[in-house]
Amino acid sequence: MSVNQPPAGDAQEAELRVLRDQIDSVDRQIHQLLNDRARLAQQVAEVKERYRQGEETPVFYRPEREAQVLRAVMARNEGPLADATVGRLFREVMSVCLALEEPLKVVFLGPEGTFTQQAAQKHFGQAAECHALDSLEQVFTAVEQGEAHYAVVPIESEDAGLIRHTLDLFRRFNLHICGEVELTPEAASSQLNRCPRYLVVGRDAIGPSGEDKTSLLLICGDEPGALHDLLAPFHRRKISLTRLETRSSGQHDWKTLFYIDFEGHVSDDRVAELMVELNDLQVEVKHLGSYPKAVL
Ligand SMILES: O=C(O)C(=O)C[C@]1(C(=O)O)C=C[C@@H](O)C=C1
Repeated sequence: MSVNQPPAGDAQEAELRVLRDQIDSVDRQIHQLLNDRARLAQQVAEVKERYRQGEETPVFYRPEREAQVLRAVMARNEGPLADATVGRLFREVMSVCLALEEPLKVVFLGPEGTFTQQAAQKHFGQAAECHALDSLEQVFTAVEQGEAHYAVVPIESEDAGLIRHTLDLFRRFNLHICGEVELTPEAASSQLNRCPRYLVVGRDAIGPSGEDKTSLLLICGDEPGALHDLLAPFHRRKISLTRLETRSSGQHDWKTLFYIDFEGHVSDDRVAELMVELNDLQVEVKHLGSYPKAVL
């Protein structure tokens, strides 16, 4: 090494110092902006409090708005961070902002460490308190009775028995689906054939986010052609189903239960007309919810 050149270590340190000073400066700005955002969320909470109806606690969690924020974040992303990465970061930012408004309590079927818990944390972020309960029945009851704000329940997995139970509980409880969560194959381990999917369940109906899904339960007898009659109104309106599950009952009070998912929100004219037509058929129709399509 020539005597006139500084040792490589010093040169590297000097270059790193310049970049790290810039990182410190950016961090200060991010930090300030995060707290600016958090203060705005607190003001949002005050507005929700001010317009509360009587004794009802205001609804702080707004999944349709969260979906819009995350979609906008991902659409404007120019990298080098991946769309999904910035989506996850903003997921956490909103999670802590919401926790300042009201810490969310979310329940799921235990034990701890299952895919369902991963799904709950993915959907609500790390600031939500997620609690494992011993049965799906307890999970639905906790939300219905207001002991928890939301539940995350499996709707597609390897375990068909679990799904049948979920559908049965949807029928019995008057709760609304307010979101869906998909776990990627990497998150769910590659041994599974299809990605597990979960639904978020709450007490309130959700407004449109612009890209929504609707889920229905249709319950009918075992007359031949029942499925054909049910599907005709969808077909006429060119509404394509994203999911159709059929369960035959082991019980006396219903014969066949169809769980149907399709794109659109119940406030869309097309879907509202569909609902009117379905209600004219000889079937029990239960609107389980219209909710934002999974973003992350
Ligand atoms: O827009 C709202 O209603 C908010 O409460 C703010 C906010 C956010 O941090 O952007 C937080 C929680 C809601 O679930 C949705 C969005």
